[in-house]
Amino acid sequence: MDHLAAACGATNLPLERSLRQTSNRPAPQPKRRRTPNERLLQTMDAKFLIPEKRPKSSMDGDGERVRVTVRLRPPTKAEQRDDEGPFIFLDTDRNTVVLRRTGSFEAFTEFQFDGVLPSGCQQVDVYNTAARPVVLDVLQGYNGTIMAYGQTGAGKTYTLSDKLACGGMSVEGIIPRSAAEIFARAEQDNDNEYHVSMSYIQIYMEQIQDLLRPESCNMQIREGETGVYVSGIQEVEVKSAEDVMKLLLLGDRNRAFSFTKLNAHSSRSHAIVILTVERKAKNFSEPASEASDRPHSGSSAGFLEGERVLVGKLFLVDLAGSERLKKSGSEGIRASEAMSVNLSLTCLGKCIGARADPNATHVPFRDSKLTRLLQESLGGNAKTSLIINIAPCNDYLRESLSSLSFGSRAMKVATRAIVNVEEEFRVLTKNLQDTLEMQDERLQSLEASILSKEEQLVQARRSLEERTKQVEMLRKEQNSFNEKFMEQLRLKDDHWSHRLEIVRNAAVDSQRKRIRYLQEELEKLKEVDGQQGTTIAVLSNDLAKDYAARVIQRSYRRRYLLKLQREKRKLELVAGFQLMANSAAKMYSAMHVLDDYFTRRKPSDIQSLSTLFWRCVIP
Ligand SMILES: Nc1ncnc2c1ncn2[C@@H]1O[C@H](COP(=O)(O)OP(=O)(O)OP(=O)(O)O)[C@@H](O)[C@H]1O
Repeated sequence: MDHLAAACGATNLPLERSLRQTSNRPAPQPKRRRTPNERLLQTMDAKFLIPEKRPKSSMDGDGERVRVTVRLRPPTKAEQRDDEGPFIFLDTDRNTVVLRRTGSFEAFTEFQFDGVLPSGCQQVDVYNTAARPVVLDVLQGYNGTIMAYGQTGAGKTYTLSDKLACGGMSVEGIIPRSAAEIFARAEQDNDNEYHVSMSYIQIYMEQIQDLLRPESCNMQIREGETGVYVSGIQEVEVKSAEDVMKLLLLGDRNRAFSFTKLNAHSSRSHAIVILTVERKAKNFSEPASEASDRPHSGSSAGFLEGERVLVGKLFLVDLAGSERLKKSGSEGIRASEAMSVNLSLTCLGKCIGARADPNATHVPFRDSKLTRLLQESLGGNAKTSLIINIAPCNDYLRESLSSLSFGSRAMKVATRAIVNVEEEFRVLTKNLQDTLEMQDERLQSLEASILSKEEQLVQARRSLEERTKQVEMLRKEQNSFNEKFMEQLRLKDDHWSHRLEIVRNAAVDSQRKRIRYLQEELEKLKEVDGQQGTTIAVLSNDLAKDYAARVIQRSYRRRYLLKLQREKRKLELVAGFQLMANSAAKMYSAMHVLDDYFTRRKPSDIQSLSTLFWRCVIP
């Protein structure tokens, strides 16, 4: 780490002391309270204090190129168990990385970079080495890009935007530190006034989405006088590093992250934070000759026309990591995301390759949204710092080798950054143009929606007309049906009245017939009645006769009965006399028997004697 300490040594001077040195004022300045941004700077790291002058970097002057720093991530617990020994060796003095590859034979590959940061390095070291020079250039009106590249899980997001709670603020990675530096410098610059704005976008599955206004997705890239830009991008004015952090957190909530086997919180999109720093002199005084030569055309927003403004844009790019589907185990939408990321990274590699090759005639910037958007950062009007993040374990050796080769190629990419000086009216015009463009886009979308509404209205009207026609037709049909129905009814009515007449006549006829028949029957009955009267009279006469005869018969019978009863009694008396005579005869014979018995005295006849006796006694 000695080289780092040396590199940062020049930056260790306290801010106020360095300011005092530049101001050449004999008397010490009265003590003043530190601003929140300064306090923030101090809480971050003592090394992080602003030097009087930025040390000259390899990016200064002619022959500028992309500056590449390698950062090795510390091993995770699982990686620490890797007992095959180290595979990546960092020589911080020579800024080299050596990769040991094992296989059928052992091979070593050496790469040299602008900076090499071992796993034990601090965030501040990374900032000072890879980011700070670019941030300082942005404050001077240059465009700057700080880009983290590497396989998934190598530590890109950690390097750029890792946040650490610190007195209610989050500061750690390059983004918070850059913001803090910009605002601290702006506050201490008494000669200039600054205007800083922030945008935050992501490229997800080849679609640009505004992370500060997530409803704006699939935004278009346009090309203007100052280079490529995203049309309709939300630019939020920021007044402190805290504002930047708030927006960063807000955007992160809308950014696509997900769990993969290789990283529990893996970025599925490329994210770009854009900090635009506008700087202009506070006491601008136009040379008298120029002012008198030029006709006064009025001032806009309180500034004189022609006032110069330095506009520096800082692009902080957190690339999504390349990922092997076999290793990450991504499936479905995760696999599509990974493929989209890999494709755009391949395109980035091709653009870097083409830029690095002096004989290349074509750079395929337009093959992906990422390269199109970073066109200026890849060898155009920008100071670019590339951070190659690598993981320490053997498993990722192939990916690390690929990342290091990418970084090595990127070092050959020349850049040609110029200070972006805009005149105030041009800045205003540009702002107005931006606003106009935004308004245009809104107008277009409104027009589109009005058009679609109008189309809907026309369609609704058409369908209304059709309905009205249908209703009219239905009404006509109904009328004709009603008429037909009435006609039918009338016809039916006639038919039924006719039928009714027939039926009624038939009924009357049959009634008449029946009455006639009944009358005839009545006549007959009367006749019969007369005949029966006669018959009854005859019969009653006969009956009377019969009755008299019967009465006579009855008295005759009674007398006859009496006679018969007398006869019967007589007969009964005769029978009684006969019975008595029989008994007497039997008695007589019994007496003979008895006499015989007594005469002959035959005891054997006793039995027959008693029987005989009783026959005589009881007839
Ligand atoms: N230098 C470091 N020190 C400590 N932890 C680190 C460091 N770099 C990365 N990590 C940790 O490693 C894990 C992966 O890091 P990070 O999410 O930054 O990877 P990444 O390259 O952005 O991955 P992806 O491309 O999938 O988004 C995180 O848990 C992070 O905190």
